[in-house]
Amino acid sequence: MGRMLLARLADVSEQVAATSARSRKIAVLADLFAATPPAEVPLVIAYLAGRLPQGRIGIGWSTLKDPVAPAGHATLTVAGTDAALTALAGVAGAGSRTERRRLVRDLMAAATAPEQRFLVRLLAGEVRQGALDAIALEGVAQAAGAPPADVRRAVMLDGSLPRVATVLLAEGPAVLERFRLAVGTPVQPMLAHTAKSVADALAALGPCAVEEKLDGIRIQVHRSGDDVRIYTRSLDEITDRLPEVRGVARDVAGDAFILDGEVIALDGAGRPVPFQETASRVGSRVDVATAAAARPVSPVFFDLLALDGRALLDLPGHERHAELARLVPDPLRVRRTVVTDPADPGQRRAAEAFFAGTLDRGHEGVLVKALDAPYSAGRRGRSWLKVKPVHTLDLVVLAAEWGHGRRTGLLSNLHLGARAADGTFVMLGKTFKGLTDEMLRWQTDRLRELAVSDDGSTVTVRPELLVEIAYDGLQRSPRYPAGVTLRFARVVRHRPDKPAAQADTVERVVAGPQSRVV
Ligand SMILES: Nc1ncnc2c1ncn2[C@@H]1O[C@H](COP(=O)(O)OP(=O)(O)OP(=O)(O)O)[C@@H](O)[C@H]1O
Repeated sequence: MGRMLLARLADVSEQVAATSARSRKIAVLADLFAATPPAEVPLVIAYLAGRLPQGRIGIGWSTLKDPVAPAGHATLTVAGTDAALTALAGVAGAGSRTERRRLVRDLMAAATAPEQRFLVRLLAGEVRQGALDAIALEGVAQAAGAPPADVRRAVMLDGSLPRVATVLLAEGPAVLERFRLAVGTPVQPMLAHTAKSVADALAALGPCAVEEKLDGIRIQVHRSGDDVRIYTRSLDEITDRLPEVRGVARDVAGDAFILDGEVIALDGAGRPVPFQETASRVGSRVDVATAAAARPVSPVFFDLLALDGRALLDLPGHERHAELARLVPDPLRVRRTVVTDPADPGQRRAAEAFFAGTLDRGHEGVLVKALDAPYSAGRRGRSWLKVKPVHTLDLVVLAAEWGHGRRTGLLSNLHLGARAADGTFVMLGKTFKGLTDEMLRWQTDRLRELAVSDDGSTVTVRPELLVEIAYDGLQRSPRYPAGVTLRFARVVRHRPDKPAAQADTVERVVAGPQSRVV
């Protein structure tokens, strides 16, 4: 198996985008993976989904737009492209702009016309195959002759499709046996759907638990003997940033376990502080001791995924919770109430009262969880439903306008996009409301890092930063591509912890709880 040519990948990327038939996409990808040297599989998966392993490489749109005569023959390999991008990312210091321009030109000159198109889209952040990873998984399964469900399970236990795909394609389906739940290997967390009300959630789920929805950061805490490791929802390790959580995990009277929960900063009265403060505490790597003293955080656990060498994922929720309750003492466990019979008016009232009480205590809503449901790692399961009084959307910042007056020098008015089926983003409106001075400063720094162009009034960015938006409904507007825009959109907070691929979709906005167009 020779090295994979970039031309092949560019062609497949176009074919996948061009067809809406899922089975066709999978077949095209299966052919590609069957021809990919296993070591290059992670790169191929990343490029197809529009991710650069180097992260940001700091080249602007103007550099990418430089016309360079394309090569006549396809010789550029995927591995060669990666090496060129690594070199680009490493350029620093005086003259780096010129040097970067030169390297981009060299790369473009080695590329054929279709490869150039692909590279420009990849580097500008325009390759956005939102659902690509799910389809890539099926493509890999087909190429390896393995049942997709087995591959999915391995990925959810290992946390990494590229890693599973590499060994699967190299060694064959028998290797899937090797992926077992392991302390120290993070699992993709289970996510929730939305319900309009507690009553709807009870009706949909039957016997269930109603839990506080804490407005913090999702964490997964692994312990094996004295070794404690903490991971985010995107499976990044953040053990060193949360010494107090490590301490709590060490004190738990158990030896080997994986806990799922939320970390949150509470004030003296036990009420949550604004989300931004928890997020910046969890996000800060420098001088952790000072940050921890100034803004201590506490973990609150709501699930137990493994205990003493047993995987608990397939147990019904109430059994996992019973194990959790034995392992973790009360204040470290999420508050909840159980509804065994949703037809019983008394229990329904108790659930509503719990929801109201949770909001009174300053939390953002509740999660309603079916008692009999297993833990569907990595999925937005139908058995967890979240209910919040204010409906919000998670949208992607596509661009931002420089502010005026008090906001001069700050990026203010945000252009907001929802996810479309083809992985691109559709602009739904703009807002500069709800932003505090601190949020303005923070977003200006972050958006500058993501900038691809600046015409002096508007900065276009790579579509990577999510913002949570509250709004009062939809309004017809021929100026926006979906024909509607958001009424009174305002920023609730930034969501740097949530990947852009999980932004709300246009369909959901248009069909959602506030879809009535006025
Ligand atoms: N009791 C709880 N059970 C499960 N998740 C909880 C709980 N309390 C807070 N959460 C948080 O809520 C999230 C579940 O909502 P969802 O899966 O929709 O993710 P999300 O998009 O981050 O939600 P949102 O944007 O509403 O915060 C979890 O990822 C977790 O961080």
